[in-house]
Amino acid sequence: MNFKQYLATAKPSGAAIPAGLQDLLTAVVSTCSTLSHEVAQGALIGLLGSAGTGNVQGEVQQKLDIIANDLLIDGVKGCKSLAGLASEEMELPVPVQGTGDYLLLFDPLDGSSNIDVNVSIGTIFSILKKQDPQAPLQTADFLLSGRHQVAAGYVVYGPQTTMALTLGDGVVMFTLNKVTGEFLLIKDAVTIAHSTKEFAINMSNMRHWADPVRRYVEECLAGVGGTREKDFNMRWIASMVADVHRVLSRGGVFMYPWDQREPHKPGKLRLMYEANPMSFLVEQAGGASTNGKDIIMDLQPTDLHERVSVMLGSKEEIDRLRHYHS
Ligand SMILES: O=P(O)(O)OC[C@H]1O[C@](O)(COP(=O)(O)O)[C@@H](O)[C@@H]1O
Ligand SMILES: [Mg+2]
Ligand SMILES: [Mg+2]
Repeated sequence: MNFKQYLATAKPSGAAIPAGLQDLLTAVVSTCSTLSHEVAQGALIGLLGSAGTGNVQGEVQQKLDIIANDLLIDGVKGCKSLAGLASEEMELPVPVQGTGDYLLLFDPLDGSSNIDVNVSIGTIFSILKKQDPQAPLQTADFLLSGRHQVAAGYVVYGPQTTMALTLGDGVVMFTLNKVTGEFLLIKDAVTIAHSTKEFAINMSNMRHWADPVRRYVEECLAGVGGTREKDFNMRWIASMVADVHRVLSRGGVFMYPWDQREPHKPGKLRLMYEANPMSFLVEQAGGASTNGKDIIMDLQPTDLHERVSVMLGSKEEIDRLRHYHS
């Protein structure tokens, strides 16, 4: 089944997907298909390297960060149901129709440090229901908890281009057929096993972590002879999109926790563009996510670009991490 057929026939939570949401999802996904093609060309079309600019977060922008951002804006600007959009790369939201049912948020290119070394990268998106569709767009309209998402997903540009999507009733995956340009359904009812023997964290930050995270990882490293009584494997791709794709595909736990390098910052990852959409997917696949204390999807944002500590994946591990933080 291709993505168009899926949208036309799926009944998440028993109801057909509203036409405006179908239209918006089609525009996002078809832009990601174009982006997949661009990513694959890489150096051949001059896509690699730094753009020589900084984004709103003070991070160096890669050329592809900007290209992906522009392509997505262009791709959705004709959507009649889209009031406005916000991107990790831009300080302020961009009005699309100004009014309308939906708000789109995205990390246009996740895993920027992997672009130039030909390692998996991706696009992450989140769609919120606008509280008052008729009222003119304001930044405050975007400041809704993850529970207000009506759809979320990512597209990972790896050896295959694969999309994971939730509409609030489970998770489905599609892979791009690069010959026809269609996304085809490869998995429905994606689930994350409750227990795991695999964790993902940037170990080079170990000396900066808070005690509960250090304890958790030390216990994993102690293996079969330690309190966990099993050997753990570790992976770190440094593209959240690819690390979370592995968690959705074979279980595991992914962590980018608060650390002491910048103690005033709650974390590195962004709540609205990374943590909320990924938490929605993980919850819908039977996993869990936390910032240590609270469930990420329940956090009330106060800033469009706010950061958050993230731990997500197999439920038993997230319960353990929450317990260590309590
Ligand atoms: O290099 P580090 O500190 O391990 O960070 C890796 C993390 O940074 C990110 O790349 C940040 O995303 P962006 O590329 O969108 O800025 C995450 O995808 C990833 O988990
Ligand atoms: Mg990112
Ligand atoms: Mg990014």
